[in-house]
Amino acid sequence: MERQNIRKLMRERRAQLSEIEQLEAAKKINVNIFQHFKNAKIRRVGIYLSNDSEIDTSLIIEELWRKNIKVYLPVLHPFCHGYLLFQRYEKNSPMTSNRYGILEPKLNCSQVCLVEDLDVLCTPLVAFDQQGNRLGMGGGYYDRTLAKYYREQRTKPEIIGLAHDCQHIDQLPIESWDVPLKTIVTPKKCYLW
Ligand SMILES: Nc1nc2c(c(=O)[nH]1)N(C=O)[C@@H](CNc1ccc(C(=O)N[C@@H](CCC(=O)O)C(=O)O)cc1)CN2
Ligand SMILES: Nc1ncnc2c1ncn2[C@@H]1O[C@H](COP(=O)(O)OP(=O)(O)OP(=O)(O)O)[C@@H](O)[C@H]1O
Repeated sequence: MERQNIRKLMRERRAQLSEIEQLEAAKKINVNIFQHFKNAKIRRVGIYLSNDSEIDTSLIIEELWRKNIKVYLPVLHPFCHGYLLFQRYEKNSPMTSNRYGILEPKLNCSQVCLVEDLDVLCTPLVAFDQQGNRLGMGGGYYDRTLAKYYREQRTKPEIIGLAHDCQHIDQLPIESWDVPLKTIVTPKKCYLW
């Protein structure tokens, strides 16, 4: 199947989850992600605000704030088209809607964190496969932004895909620019490669 068809199918699949299923999934992934962090010293986490029936990250964000871990959200880069910046997100951060209708912090350069200074970066995804390959919304934003870190085989940040279990498929057709994930956390499981 073509990537575009898989994207459509998997977006439809997660869109069919009921409100109750979404809530249960959010509670379970929250437990699994903090179980995965266990005693690791984590100071800064990049994550995203859920959109398009993605697994709800709000419980995770609340818990990070409660633990005094700094939270960063993706902001579409104003000049480098197709790239993301990660900006601090606090309860009272001024927000704006981006071109996809997703809320992001209003750009403030003093609050931007370099990707290599994040301890963990949780990425959204539309589908993942048995090998940890990831398919996103099709903008190439994460692949572009993370290409350099992948090429240099950096260990920081730890990149963790967050997904519903129904986003798992056997095999994705991969492209040269795809950045495979070493960790994917779902409500049921923590996949490690
Ligand atoms: N919650 C969340 N935030 C995110 C992302 C994401 O996937 N999820 N992104 C991850 O990169 C970036 C934004 N990228 C996006 C790229 C495309 C569309 C989108 O909705 N595109 C088309 C449909 C795509 C298709 O079917 O081919 C649309 O406008 O309907 C949304 C976000 C940054 N923030
Ligand atoms: N490292 C890169 N350098 C240049 N172009 C890239 C890079 N990564 C991806 N792209 C381009 O981005 C477009 C979308 O890629 P792809 O379909 O893999 O996105 P995606 O993984 O679904 O999205 P995302 O990473 O935002 O979640 C492709 O046309 C591809 O050429």
